[in-house]
Amino acid sequence: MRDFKIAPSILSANFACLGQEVEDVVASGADIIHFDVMDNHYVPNLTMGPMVCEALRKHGITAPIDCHLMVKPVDRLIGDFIDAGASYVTFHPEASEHIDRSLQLIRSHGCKAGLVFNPATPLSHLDYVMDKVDMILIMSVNPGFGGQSFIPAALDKLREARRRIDASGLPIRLEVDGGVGPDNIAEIARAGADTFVAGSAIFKARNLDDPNRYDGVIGKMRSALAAS
Ligand SMILES: O=C(CO)[C@H](O)[C@H](O)COP(=O)(O)O
Ligand SMILES: [Fe+2]
Repeated sequence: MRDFKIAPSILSANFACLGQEVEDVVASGADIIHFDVMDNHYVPNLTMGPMVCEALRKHGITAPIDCHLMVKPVDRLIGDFIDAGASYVTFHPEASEHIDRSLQLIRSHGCKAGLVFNPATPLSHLDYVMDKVDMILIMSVNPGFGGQSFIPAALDKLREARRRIDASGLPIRLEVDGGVGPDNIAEIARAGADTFVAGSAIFKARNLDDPNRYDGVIGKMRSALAAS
């Protein structure tokens, strides 16, 4: 069995009490916090900047924070997110003039680097930078909003990304983002993913007996993964 990681996307959390929400989801078994940054330019939505990431660190959150940057141009903000406590910084190839340089910039700060592929973005962007990525993120929705439906073509793309990772022999994580939940996570794992972002599926499913816990839904995801 792969080393599966569950990464709740706080895009669907209650922003009025974000620190508590992140504490609750970590206490409920989340491995990584997925932090969606949208700029109303690269994607038609506006979310949060580095000060929110820094606030979570100051609040005492020690879990890895995976900053998914949907911003263009991306380079100017990379250092700000790393200074704010990001563990991973991922960006879209379309948002960088020089993909190799942006990846090196992230790693030069001691942070893990990743490339994100929209549903219609080819994996060929990986061709000459495989040794510079720690994470490949396959979008299974078009970026910009939570709560969308999983696009099935992402499964073939995951299989191709897994083939590339295995052929490289490098310890690269394969993350999937968009429309993931307990009902489809096993099939997605069988396609090769090892890191699962889930926003609405987790934050809309508080435990019935305790509104501060999400163990129920995270447990269902883990059971489905164990059986996959
Ligand atoms: O990057 C994203 C959207 O651009 C989000 O991470 C993603 O949509 C997660 O939300 P959900 O699980 O509700 O689909
Ligand atoms: Fe995301």
